[in-house]
Amino acid sequence: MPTTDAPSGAAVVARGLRKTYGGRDVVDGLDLQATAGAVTAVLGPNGAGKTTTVECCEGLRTPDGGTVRVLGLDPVADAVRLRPRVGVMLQDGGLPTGVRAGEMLRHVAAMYAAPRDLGELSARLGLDAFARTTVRRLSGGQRQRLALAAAVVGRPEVVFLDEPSAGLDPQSRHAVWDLVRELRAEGVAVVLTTHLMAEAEDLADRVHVVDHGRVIASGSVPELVASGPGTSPTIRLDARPGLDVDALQEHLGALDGGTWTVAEPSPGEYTVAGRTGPATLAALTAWLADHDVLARRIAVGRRTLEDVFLDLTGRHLR
Ligand SMILES: Nc1ncnc2c1ncn2[C@@H]1O[C@H](COP(=O)(O)OP(=O)(O)OP(=O)(O)O)[C@@H](O)[C@H]1O
Repeated sequence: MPTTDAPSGAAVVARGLRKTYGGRDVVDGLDLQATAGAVTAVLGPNGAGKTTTVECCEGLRTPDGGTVRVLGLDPVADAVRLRPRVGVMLQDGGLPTGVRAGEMLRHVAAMYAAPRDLGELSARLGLDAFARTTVRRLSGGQRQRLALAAAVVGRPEVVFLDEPSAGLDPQSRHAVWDLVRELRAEGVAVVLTTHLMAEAEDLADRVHVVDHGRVIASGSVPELVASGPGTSPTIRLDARPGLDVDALQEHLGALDGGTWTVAEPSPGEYTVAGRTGPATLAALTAWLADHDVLARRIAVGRRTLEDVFLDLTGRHLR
């Protein structure tokens, strides 16, 4: 029986979660909720505390404070009861390395009362081609797909996927995304961490943005995109790398006295955010002409989840 007053449909609830390493709170009073029949994405910069949080929810780490309930149970104290109901895909795969891939999956499936059809699961994740290969000899992407299959083969009610498509080729990524959508349609609560904004935009019903061990924003993707200071369209500019972004920022500010943020998130790719209007493009192209810069592409578009993420967490490296 449930041992907590979790809201109905809330399959995972963390309240005030805290985890400390070496006197540092790497998870610092974090609140998170994931519901059945929905995909909940946890986004955050490197080291933000995502894996630590998810592993506390999986019962693999013991929190130093706060509470976690999964299907109404304590993931550490009630680990045995939760095991058949929860699927876990760890970031490093966490698979035994000495067995053949196919044998491993059959062995995992045999532990559950009503496992998925192994033939169907293997075919859709392309596992047949390497079923007779030992896990240690699999490529990174093959291991990822095997780890995903092992996480879902027992028809769990809750699935934790830590960066499920990291390092996968586009074909595999789409196969993983299709499976995640199917899990949601079956009523599974899917919690995934990811660095791929497209993955979160495509799949997530709800996003939690984590930084410094806390949730700093939550909502659906449309809610997050509509929030925050810069709701006007962002201009994306491709041109030669190393343009003087401060000078361009100042030039645009002189246009309307507004605040502009010009950044070069990757070499030669710029974003220009502010109160974008028709005159902005004219001012931008005039500045480019003055500096003898031929743009390869100028596009005006809505804010994306990546814009929101960078606004919230900053542009410095972690
Ligand atoms: N067992 C541990 N001992 C000491 N420090 C740890 C331990 N596990 C995690 N940390 C630290 O906790 C912080 C959060 O790590 P965590 O793996 O949760 O981050 P993350 O958000 O998943 O990062 P990434 O996106 O890089 O996977 C990091 O600074 C990490 O070094």
